[in-house]
Amino acid sequence: MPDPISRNVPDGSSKDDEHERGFSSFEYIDHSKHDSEKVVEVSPNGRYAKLNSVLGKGAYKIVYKGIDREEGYEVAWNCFQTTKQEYAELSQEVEILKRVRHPNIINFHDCWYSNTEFIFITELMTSGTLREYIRKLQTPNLKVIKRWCRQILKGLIYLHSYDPPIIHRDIKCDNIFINGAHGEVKIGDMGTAKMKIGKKYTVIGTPEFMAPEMYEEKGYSEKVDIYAFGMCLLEMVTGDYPYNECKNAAQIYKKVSQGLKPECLSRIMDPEILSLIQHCLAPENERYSAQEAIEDPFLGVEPEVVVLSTNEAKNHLTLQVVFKGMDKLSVKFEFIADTDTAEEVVNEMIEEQVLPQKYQRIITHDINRILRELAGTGDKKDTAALTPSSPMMITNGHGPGSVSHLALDSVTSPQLPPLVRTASNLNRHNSVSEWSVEEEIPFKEYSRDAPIEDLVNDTAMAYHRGPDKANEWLAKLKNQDIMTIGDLKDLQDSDWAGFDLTVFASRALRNRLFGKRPNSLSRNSSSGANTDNEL
Ligand SMILES: Nc1ncnc2c1ncn2[C@@H]1O[C@H](COP(=O)(O)OP(=O)(O)OP(=O)(O)O)[C@@H](O)[C@H]1O
Repeated sequence: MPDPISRNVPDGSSKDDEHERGFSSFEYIDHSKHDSEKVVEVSPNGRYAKLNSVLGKGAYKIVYKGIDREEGYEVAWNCFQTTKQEYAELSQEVEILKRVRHPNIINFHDCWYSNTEFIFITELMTSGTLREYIRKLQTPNLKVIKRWCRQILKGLIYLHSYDPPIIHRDIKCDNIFINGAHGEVKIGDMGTAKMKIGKKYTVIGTPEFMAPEMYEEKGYSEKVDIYAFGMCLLEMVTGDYPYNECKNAAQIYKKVSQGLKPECLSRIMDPEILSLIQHCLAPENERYSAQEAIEDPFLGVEPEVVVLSTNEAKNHLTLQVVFKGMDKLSVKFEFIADTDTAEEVVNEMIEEQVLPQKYQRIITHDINRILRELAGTGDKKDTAALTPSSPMMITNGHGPGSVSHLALDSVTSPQLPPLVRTASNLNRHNSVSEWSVEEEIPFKEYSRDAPIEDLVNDTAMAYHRGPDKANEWLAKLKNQDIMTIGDLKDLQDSDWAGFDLTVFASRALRNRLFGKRPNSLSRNSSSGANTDNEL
């Protein structure tokens, strides 16, 4: 792809041009003109057709609307003036770009050279760039910003996971595109991305978003994208272009090389946002990776409790704690309103490390709110949506834009296994129980004289419990003089209740002891004592 070498070198050229270009270059499609749209060119292989509609113009390229005649959908037809020689030099990179496929990266479909132009076909984005959106929304709320950030970072995690990593090198809000209908965000303008083969010395990018090491001829890594992402976040939350106070690229270069951050950074009062930006703008060796950035507390996912179903009497609920935006973690559990309490259920899930402690308050609060609503004492507008036995969603009540200090850092919390779990609790009256873990666990036969350590450690490991948890279970069993597998096998069901183990631990151990797989052994009874040995 074209390599805009020196287009933004800190040579003292006016920065205003850059800004103006960003604001004025976008030309919205006038939909009243759709009838007059017509094909003006066809790709050499006949698959793509260029229409006479301009989607936008940048300093380097003109982007037209196009049509993929094979699939029948619209595409972006990008025209870039360059020499055939330059085009030939890009062939390797183009092959890589064709293989890049990620929901948060604009798809690159095809390219060819024609009449002094490098033409490439990409996915079409319908709602312009993030920068235009920021101006339109006049500082978007934090919920929206978090969603955008997570998507950008997911794209960067993907690019940086290549070996060698793909470095975008020109991440900025102008190069991040939006599909308004679904709030989808995708990284575009991959034209400057290159594989990091050895060290790179080319000065490319946009001065305001360029990490200090990009100005130095010492080579740089994929971390430059994180620096640029930090600047994007700064722009999202302040609405200001970073280093707005500078008149030209040379001034920016001077500030960056002196380690001076953009003035607008001082306007950020929220310590979480500030901390994330600072981790992104830190010197290269201390700077976050894309993965670390997405795990930052500011981007943590807010939990929601969802009612999956209720019985007619609305006293037997199937609830699920979902971590919105994160596919990896969700906790499903049964709740018997007559006997369970939100506090006990949540406490047990925390004790069993199914949920981290820090969500105790928010999830307890959510369950209680659902119970109130079902009992008809809650907020009317939410209760109206409740219909027995049908899936329904009750949100956590943090309105749009609210800054939640209870935000999750979810899947990567060391407390949490990276699994989808389903679980339910047993209240203190043992009226309902059903824990299950969706996982294949290798079973083995334990001899009667084997020490209980074998079983306990295996069980803890199978359920992703740490050694602390295993030791806790061991201590409780040994307190009752249970030393061998034989001792355990001789126990009556009622004996297990005296061990002070949680229902989860008790069931997990017994399932393993008797070689039963949790998936095939869920107990759905909503009443009766805890007399079986299933999980
Ligand atoms: N995939 C796309 N879908 C819809 N519109 C697009 C797409 N790609 C580019 N555009 C429009 O075309 C304009 C010009 O594209 P772009 O900014 O990438 O050009 P450029 O010359 O590479 O500029 P720069 O490198 O400074 O970002 C964009 O501002 C946007 O409005």
